[in-house]
Amino acid sequence: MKKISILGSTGSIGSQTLEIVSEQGDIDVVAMSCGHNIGLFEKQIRKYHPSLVAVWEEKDASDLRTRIGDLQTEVCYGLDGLIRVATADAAEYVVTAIVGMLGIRPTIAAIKAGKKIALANKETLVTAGHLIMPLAKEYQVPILPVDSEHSAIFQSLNGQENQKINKILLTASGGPFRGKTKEELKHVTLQDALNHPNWSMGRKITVDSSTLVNKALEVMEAHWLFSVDADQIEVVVHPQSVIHSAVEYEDGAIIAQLGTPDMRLPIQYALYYPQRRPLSGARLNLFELGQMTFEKPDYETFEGLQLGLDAMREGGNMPTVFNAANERAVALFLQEKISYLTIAEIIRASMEHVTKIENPNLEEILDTEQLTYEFINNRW
Ligand SMILES: NC(=O)C1=CN([C@@H]2O[C@H](COP(=O)(O)OP(=O)(O)OC[C@H]3O[C@@H](n4cnc5c(N)ncnc54)[C@H](OP(=O)(O)O)[C@@H]3O)[C@@H](O)[C@H]2O)C=CC1
Ligand SMILES: CC(=O)[C@@H](O)[C@H](O)COP(=O)(O)O
Ligand SMILES: [Mn+2]
Repeated sequence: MKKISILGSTGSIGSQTLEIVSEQGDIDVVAMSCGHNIGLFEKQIRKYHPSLVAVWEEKDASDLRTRIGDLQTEVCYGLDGLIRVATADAAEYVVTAIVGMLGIRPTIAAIKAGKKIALANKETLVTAGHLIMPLAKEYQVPILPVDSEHSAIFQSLNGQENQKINKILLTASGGPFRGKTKEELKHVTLQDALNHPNWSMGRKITVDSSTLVNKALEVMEAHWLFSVDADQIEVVVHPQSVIHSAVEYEDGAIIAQLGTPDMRLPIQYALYYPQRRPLSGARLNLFELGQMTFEKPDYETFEGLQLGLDAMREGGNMPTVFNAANERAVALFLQEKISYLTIAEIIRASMEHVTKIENPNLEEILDTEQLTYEFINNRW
């Protein structure tokens, strides 16, 4: 049996990881965590029998203990709880399906405990990639990409590190507002932004896809995962989301991974790599698809993409400022407290405000996050 822990089992990636567990039948979930959705969490605990679980708040932990008093499962909470789940003794893999920078410390703890990381939580690499990647090397644990584009790149590289490549072609759907002008984006609603054309995902990443901030985060994620510079990563808008990304080799050959928009494949690939396993579900039918199209991104209208690339080029703690500002701005947008275009405005203002730190350590990254939040809280 393969033994795994899941950080964020109640979310989109977490739930699909559990679908893989059910379908494959040879994975044991030894520990898992959620935030606040303890109704769904209880059902998952009863079905998958982890021996350790964590929730975010103490009151939810005590509620959950009452709900599952008939089981042997230990319930813990808070950051310590997340770290306990991430380092659970029996686990060989940790699926980081939690959203946001909150994933940094549990991921670091998991690496130090020698766990293989199936990484969905891109915010951790964006903000702390310079700490995470060397740490993973030191502890000899693989960071296996779950993000669909990065899994596609990983598959196109055939798992071999240090292959000489010309560039990565990172595909983007373009989101629900592809082709719109800035003027037209002034009055789009939360429901409009949550209406992704191809993928069904958590709310935060769905908004990120609509602003193309997701693509900026993914460029940074690819930089850390595959040791490529910014100018070797080309964002290609591909509205059908069929080519999940590609690699151009030195001889001009382009190798890509294609498929239906189904995150279960990259999750399964990460957990079984280098093995491929059967997987249920719809197959890509090229005749039904008919055609694939490609466009350049509109960096002016989707300012978040340009700001992310600027933050990456600036380096230091700027990706953290970019990411933290986006996390807070998207949270405000999800609460319908700010308008859509204010997301990019908040990111830009934060990047102008927060002082740059070269090569930040973990404490400085977390301080930068707090400073960014304080700046935003005082102004919006
Ligand atoms: N969804 C997708 O298809 C893809 C997602 N990703 C990345 O994967 C990560 C997860 O995304 P997704 O599954 O969509 O997100 P969801 O919002 O669907 O799920 C997030 C998970 O994190 C948990 N969580 C949130 N806040 C806390 C907290 N304070 N303490 C503990 N747990 C918490 C949630 O718990 P609860 O709901 O119980 O509060 C939930 O289990 C993100 O980094 C995203 O960018 C990458 C590629 C594709
Ligand atoms: C499924 C997945 O990996 C998402 O990150 C997806 O890429 C979002 O699509 P776009 O950001 O390309 O709209
Ligand atoms: Mn992606």
